[in-house]
Amino acid sequence: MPPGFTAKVGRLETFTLPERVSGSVSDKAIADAMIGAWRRDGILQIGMTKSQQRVYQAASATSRRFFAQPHARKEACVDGSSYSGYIASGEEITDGVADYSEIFTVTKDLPHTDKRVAQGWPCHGPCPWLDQEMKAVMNKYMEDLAVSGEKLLQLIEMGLDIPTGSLTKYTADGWHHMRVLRFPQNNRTNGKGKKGRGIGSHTDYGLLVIAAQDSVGGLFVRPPRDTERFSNWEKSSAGLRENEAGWVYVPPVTGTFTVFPGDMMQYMTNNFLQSTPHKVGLNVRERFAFAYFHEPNFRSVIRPLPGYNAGQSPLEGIHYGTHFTNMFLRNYPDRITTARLQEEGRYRLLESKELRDDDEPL
Ligand SMILES: O=C(O)CCC(=O)C(=O)O
Ligand SMILES: [Fe+2]
Repeated sequence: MPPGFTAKVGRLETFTLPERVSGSVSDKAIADAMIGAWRRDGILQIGMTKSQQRVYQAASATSRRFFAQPHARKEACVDGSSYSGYIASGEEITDGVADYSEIFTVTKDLPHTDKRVAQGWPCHGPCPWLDQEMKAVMNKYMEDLAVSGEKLLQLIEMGLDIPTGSLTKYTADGWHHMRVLRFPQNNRTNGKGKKGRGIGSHTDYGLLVIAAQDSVGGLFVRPPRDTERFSNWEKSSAGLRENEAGWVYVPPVTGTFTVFPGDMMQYMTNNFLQSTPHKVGLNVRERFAFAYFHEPNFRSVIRPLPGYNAGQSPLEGIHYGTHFTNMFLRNYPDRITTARLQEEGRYRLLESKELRDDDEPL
């Protein structure tokens, strides 16, 4: 565990995803157990298949190669129309404090000729890869996790006893994205953040987070409690309870991903599955991690799920693209992408019909 933290050491339940979710009795048993684990622990593990281990290893090697580049080379990986690319240590803000994480963010890689980019849709644009090898390896990793993400959603539909497609109807051309992360050793920081803090406590934005970490350790989660409610889409949950008791350390386990729900899952299920608060501490060695986010389509308007509609706020649903954009504006106030979005007055496009898929729920 990172020095300076006191937390219970988690013992996470581990699941094996079926090759295909068919609706079988065994799928239903897995689905129910997963829901139970998230409601109890806020997080669970899934075992990597042999081929996933290879894809993960390749992504890890590429991540290390990227972060080992000279600063100028990394810094050049920025794009003015998307939030893809490099974020230096001390550049990201969580609850007003700089994070020490060094990040490469991957959002949907769209050329300037793409209609959505040409029309100035917020957050849409190319991914400024270091090189073609990085592009190929990271895309492969994300495509692989997208398959696991869909299986997980199908299992959640079974576990929640809701009609097939209630969740997966949102993820056609989903706004899946990823953060490739490096955390400096605790005594080798640039002094811009807070001692020992890697990333402040926060929740993530969409349906599911599928995370992976090396053997160093640094992640903590906050299991759901009825007495604590975070609704990040209404009021920022960043920084909340960061220094209070009640955090659980997530020990690295080779060959597993950890999975937890995001903000949209919490809203749709009316808090039955809560978006899990988590934070990262700096350790005595540098640490590498990935956070993949399995998300709705950018244009989706998210509604409560059948049987989980208790009139939760907001009644009109949540436009995922607006929630995503708000979160990135908040975390990267000084980034060129934020400045351009605001200067060019493109935020208001989020209100336009073209950016909203407002189907009624199933
Ligand atoms: O470093 C980790 O394990 C998690 C990182 C994280 O929470 C994030 O990138 O949103
Ligand atoms: Fe996170």
